[in-house]
Amino acid sequence: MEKRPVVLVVMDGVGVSDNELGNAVKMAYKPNLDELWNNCPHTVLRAHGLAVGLPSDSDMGNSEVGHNAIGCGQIYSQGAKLVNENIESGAMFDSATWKDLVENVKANDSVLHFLGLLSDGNVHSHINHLKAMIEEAKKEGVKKVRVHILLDGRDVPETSALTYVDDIENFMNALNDDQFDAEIASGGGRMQITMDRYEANWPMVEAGWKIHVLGEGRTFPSATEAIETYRNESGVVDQDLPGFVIVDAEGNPKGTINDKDSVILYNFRGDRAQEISLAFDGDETFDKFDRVKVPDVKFAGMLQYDADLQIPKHYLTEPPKINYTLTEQLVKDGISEYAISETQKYGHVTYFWNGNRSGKFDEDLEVYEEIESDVIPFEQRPWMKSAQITDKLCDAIRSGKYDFLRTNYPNGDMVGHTGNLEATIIGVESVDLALGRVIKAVKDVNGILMVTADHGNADEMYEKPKKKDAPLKAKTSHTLNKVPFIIYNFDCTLKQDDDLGLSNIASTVCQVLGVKPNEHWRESIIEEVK
Ligand SMILES: O=C(O)[C@H](O)COP(=O)(O)O
Ligand SMILES: [Mn+2]
Ligand SMILES: [Mn+2]
Repeated sequence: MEKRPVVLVVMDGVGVSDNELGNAVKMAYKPNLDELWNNCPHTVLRAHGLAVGLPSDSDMGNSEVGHNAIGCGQIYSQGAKLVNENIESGAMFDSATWKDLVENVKANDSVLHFLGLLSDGNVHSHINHLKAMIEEAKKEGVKKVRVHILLDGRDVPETSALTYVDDIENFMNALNDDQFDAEIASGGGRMQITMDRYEANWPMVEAGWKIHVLGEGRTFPSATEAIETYRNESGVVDQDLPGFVIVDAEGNPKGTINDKDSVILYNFRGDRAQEISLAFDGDETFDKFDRVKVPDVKFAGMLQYDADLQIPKHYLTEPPKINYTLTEQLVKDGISEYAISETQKYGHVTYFWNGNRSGKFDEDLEVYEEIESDVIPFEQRPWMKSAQITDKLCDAIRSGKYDFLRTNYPNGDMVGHTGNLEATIIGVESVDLALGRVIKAVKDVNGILMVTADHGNADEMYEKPKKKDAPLKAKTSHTLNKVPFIIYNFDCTLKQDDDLGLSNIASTVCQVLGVKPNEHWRESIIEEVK
């Protein structure tokens, strides 16, 4: 049988919805995608909630769970669910790590710090996990807790930070007494400090270190004042709010991080948690920025974010052990693979794809390429690096060296997160332009192309109005919509079942490559090969 290369394109954040209002996917001029949709076998897949291992169907999908599901052909209980279970069963508080961190602050009369994203977005963290830990800390005799908050507005409404600040402050105030003192110590927008990913922008992490650890930055008497002041000064939305340090009446920071303290990073998702973890956990060889002072603390993550690299060394919840991944299976069959994206999504097609492993399964059979992302607000460059990714991908397709090639175009998602409708339309159009070139390359080698997405985002750029005629508000988060799955240059029919999801893709890839899918995977999407 003729060996035909198979190319899989993930259009990050490009969901399917009939909704017209603020649907940047529908509004975009996208002749290539339209032609594929109109003339090729296609279906839609579930990319949120239970279909990707999240606690419920009200949880939107995200890149981590989406790429995990595509890349492993199965549905694993994901961090959000595992942490819930770990707290509900009490196992987290029986763990050696929790006990060690609590004992440390009790023995030294020192401070227990919590650092993480403050929202109920359930993509990187959940405020309920934070509350459960603070409550338990008090129960176990911890005297002083300081919380370092990262403001969201990206997985939750754009300017919702005060809702969560009020919530956690009310919660802590109700616990505070002459034996227990819990307060917010520092914070800032998640796209300004601390939560960089894939080493795109280490200075963001350095800025967070200064704010949380050293207590250096603009000072305010409260988080609410910080947020309101910044909003009034620049109209900036939550994810972009600059860092702030909370000080007492004398102007002293309320919670710098010092020797003998314990620190819990309560985000469960790994991509944006790894760099700050390394800053706390890394030894003297850490050289990403000058930490000035490296407090001798006990540090733990909510999960272990990379089990191979052991980041971080200590953690509260076992991450899902994702086995039988597509890559592992393909290299066993001698299939050569090529993966490419730009920095912002590079780890998505490698680390997330391979079940949160940053290494390769087979050095000889796998080639990974990264195009450096811009470090600017993406609404200013909505085309991002789509052209550069496409240059390389088309060369790789035509080279004849690879049997299976994959990429992620970030535009629908990264520009979608800015809440800027016009820019997001251009983002989707850039992906379409790229797709046109990929189709041509695939055609030239008589390959097979699959086009899909990991979750929606660009398909809803306005929050659903709460009341009729209420003013429209930009929506920055993902959606609950299904995603497209299209197959080009492969004569077949596709299943149309409502319960098909991203975890059905791995078997489909194997089927078109002509190799046996792993027995643990969900079935192929193909109904009949013609
Ligand atoms: O980290 C982010 O940018 C958002 O919280 C989720 O987006 P992603 O899941 O598409 O990366
Ligand atoms: Mn994504
Ligand atoms: Mn996203």
